[in-house]
Amino acid sequence: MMNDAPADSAQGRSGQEELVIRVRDLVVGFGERNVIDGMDMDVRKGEILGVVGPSGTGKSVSLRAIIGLTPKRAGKVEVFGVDLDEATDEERLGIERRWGVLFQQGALFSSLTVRQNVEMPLREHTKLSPKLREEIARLKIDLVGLKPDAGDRFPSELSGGMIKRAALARALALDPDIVFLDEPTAGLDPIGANAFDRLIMTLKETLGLTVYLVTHDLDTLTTACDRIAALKGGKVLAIGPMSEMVKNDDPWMKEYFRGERARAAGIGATAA
Ligand SMILES: Nc1ncnc2c1ncn2[C@@H]1O[C@H](COP(=O)(O)OP(=O)(O)OP(=O)(O)O)[C@@H](O)[C@H]1O
Repeated sequence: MMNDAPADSAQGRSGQEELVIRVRDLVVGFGERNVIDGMDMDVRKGEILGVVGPSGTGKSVSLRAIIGLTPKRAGKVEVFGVDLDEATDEERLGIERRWGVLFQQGALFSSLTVRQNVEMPLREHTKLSPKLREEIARLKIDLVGLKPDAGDRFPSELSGGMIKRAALARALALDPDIVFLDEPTAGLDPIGANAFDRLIMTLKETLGLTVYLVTHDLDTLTTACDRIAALKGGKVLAIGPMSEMVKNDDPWMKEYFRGERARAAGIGATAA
C-alpha cells in the first residue's frame, strides 16, 4: 500500500519532514459503532493535507477527534510532539492557541458582527485591550480578502463565500501554526471555490501554515493539496501526493480519482 513510512518522533528523524500532528491507532465511535477504527496519520509541517473519503466515513469526526472536540475511545494524538492525553492544562491551552478551526458552514455567531466574531478567540485566549483586539480583527479581515466594511456586517448579511472568509479570519485570529478546515469550499460556486483555494495556498506560503483540509472538492485536491489522505473503513487507506492516488486500485479510489468527475477536473491523465 502507499502509506508513507511513519516517522519515529514528532520532531522527525534527520532527513525526514518535521511532523506537527501524529495520530496512532485512533478509535472514535458512537454507540456500538466505531467510525474511526485504528487510524494512523502524520501531518507534516507546512503542508496542506487534503482528507477525502466516502460520505460518512469519518473525515469530520477525525478532525474533531484530533482537536479534542469529539472524545476518542483509544489511540494517541500528538501535536507539536505533545501527547494531548498527557499534556497539562497549561500545555493543552498553549497548543489550542496554536491552531485555528473553520467548521462546516462557517459556524459564526449570528448575533455578532464579523469583527466581533473574529475578536472572539482573542477575547478568550488573550488579555489584549479592546482597541488592540479590534485592530487585529481588522487586519485578519483584510488578510482574507474582505473589504473593511464587511467587519460591521452580521453573518446573515454575507454571501456564502464571504462567510467562509470571515470564518477563516476568525480561525487566523491567534496567528495559528495549524488550521483545520472542514469542507471550506462546499456550497461555493467554482469561481468562489477556486479563489478560496488560492487564498489558502497564499496563506500557507506567506504564514507557513500547516493545513488539515477535509474536502470533497477535486479541484481543491489538485490545486491546493500537497498530499492527500484517503479514509475508508475507519482507517487511512492511502496517503501521498495526487500522482500516487491516481494509481491506487481500491474501487472507491479508482472511481473517485479516475472516474468521470476526476477526468472532467483534469485528473487521471497521470494514472498508469
Ligand atoms: N455526534 C455524533 N453522534 C453520533 N454519530 C455521529 C456523530 N458525529 C458523527 N457521527 C456519525 O459518524 C459518521 C461519520 O461522520 P462524519 O461527519 O465524520 O463523516 P464525513 O466523512 O465527514 O462525511 P461527509 O463527507 O458526508 O461530510 C456518520 O455516520 C455520522 O452520522
